[in-house]
Amino acid sequence: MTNATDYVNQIKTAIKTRDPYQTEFQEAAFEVLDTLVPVLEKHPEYVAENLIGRLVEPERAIQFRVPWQDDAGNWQVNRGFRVQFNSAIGPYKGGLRLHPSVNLSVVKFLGFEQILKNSLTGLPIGGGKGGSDFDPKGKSDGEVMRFCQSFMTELQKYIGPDLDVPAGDIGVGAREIGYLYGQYKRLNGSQNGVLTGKGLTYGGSQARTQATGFGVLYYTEALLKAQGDSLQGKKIKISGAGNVATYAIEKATELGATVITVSDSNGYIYDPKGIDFKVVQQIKEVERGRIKTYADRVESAEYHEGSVWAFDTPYDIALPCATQNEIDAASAQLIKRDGAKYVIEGANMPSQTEAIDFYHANGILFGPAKAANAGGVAVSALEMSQNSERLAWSFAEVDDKLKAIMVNIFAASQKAAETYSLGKNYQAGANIAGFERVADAMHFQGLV
Ligand SMILES: NC(=O)C1=CN([C@@H]2O[C@H](COP(=O)(O)OP(=O)(O)OC[C@H]3O[C@@H](n4cnc5c(N)ncnc54)[C@H](O)[C@@H]3O)[C@@H](O)[C@H]2O)C=CC1
Ligand SMILES: O=C(O)CCC(=O)C(=O)O
Repeated sequence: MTNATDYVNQIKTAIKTRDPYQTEFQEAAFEVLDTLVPVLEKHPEYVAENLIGRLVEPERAIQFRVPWQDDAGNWQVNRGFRVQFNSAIGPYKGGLRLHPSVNLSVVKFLGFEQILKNSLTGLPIGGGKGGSDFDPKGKSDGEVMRFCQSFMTELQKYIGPDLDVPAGDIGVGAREIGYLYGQYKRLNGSQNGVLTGKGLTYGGSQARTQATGFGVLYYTEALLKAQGDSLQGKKIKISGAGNVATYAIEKATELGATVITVSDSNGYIYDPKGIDFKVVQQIKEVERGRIKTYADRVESAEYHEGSVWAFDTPYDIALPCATQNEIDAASAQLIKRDGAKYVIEGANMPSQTEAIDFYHANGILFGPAKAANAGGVAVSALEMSQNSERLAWSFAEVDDKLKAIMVNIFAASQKAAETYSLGKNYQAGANIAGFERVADAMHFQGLV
């Protein structure tokens, strides 16, 4: 029989041969596959059943045309995607991204990550992701609404409360979810379990808005505690200024740390007194403006063009919360230069493979995205439960459950790392703990 290492190498070659241009998907898949070798050695039946070959192939990938009319009367067309990656442990679950960089490779990388992330939550949700290359930046509310209505007119054929439940991601917040749900309801009647991240007046859950950012800090707190350390008095650099970044700042500050930066794709704010999440919220959620304007409102703050990681100042914890591949090997060296001891990922795959290798080689403890940012999808699953029950839980009830889930995710990753003698490699630990549940379900469901 093929040994586990040869088997994984064969799968990697097959992925490269089949989809040579899907670089983001390759990066996400290879990062996971390399860490699964010891599990495959323990479970030769997974090799015999070609379980990994099936895992890396989406159950379904849908691509569709999204025609819409702009304010000037021009007829526009974008590309829509939904990748229904794996339903072994529950309905497909994962967000929708609206950003010009969205293509099949990006949606597949995000969908693949979602399989193991969702498994780590311990809740019955499979992996999926979707989106479009539509750019909401600079568009009017009317244009965004017409786009969302057209997108949902096609997507509604493929989703349902027990089949596939999309939510938000980059470029998709409360406004877009509202328009998407309105159109779904118009076509199918009221079934509010079909989307999560909804407004509180029509089936949304308390704390979903805050969940990803709060969850990142609950995970960070657990990881630090395991080192005999705490967030009290720590200095944190955050990249991004969107949903995840905003509520990570709120919780970090509440837990006694000082967040000294936020950024967008143009530049970053440095505020040695600590970033005020309410100002970020006002600029990004209400005004949909650039982070630059933070410096006009807060006296202690400075704005600089360029990358937040290049900025030379000592700090303890890096929380990348913007987008994929923002930290390359050179940026990882700058993180070390500034003395940071922890990198915990709020965004999906912000660290390139070489950066992760650098963290491990230089004693920087690393919390991977699929574990650290799982709080958003976890509360989405709690929203699905509330919708099924036709009940609405309090903020404190949801927040308590979120915290327990994040602490469990860290504990499961730590335990898997220990079981396979991987020390403090919480990246491998998360991959293994997430994989074990999905693999077991796939094994018992036969050749599907
Ligand atoms: N919203 C959620 O519940 C979850 C989001 N994530 C991930 O977190 C990350 C951020 O998502 P959200 O905050 O929801 O999106 P968002 O749309 O609210 O904000 C995205 C932020 O990233 C910044 N950004 C985008 N490209 C950038 C670049 N090249 N350089 C610097 N900044 C850049 C934007 O300016 C914005 O501040 C993404 O990777 C997303 O997949 C992960 C789990 C759940
Ligand atoms: O809440 C959800 O279903 C989506 C969350 C998401 O897209 C993510 O975890 O990256």
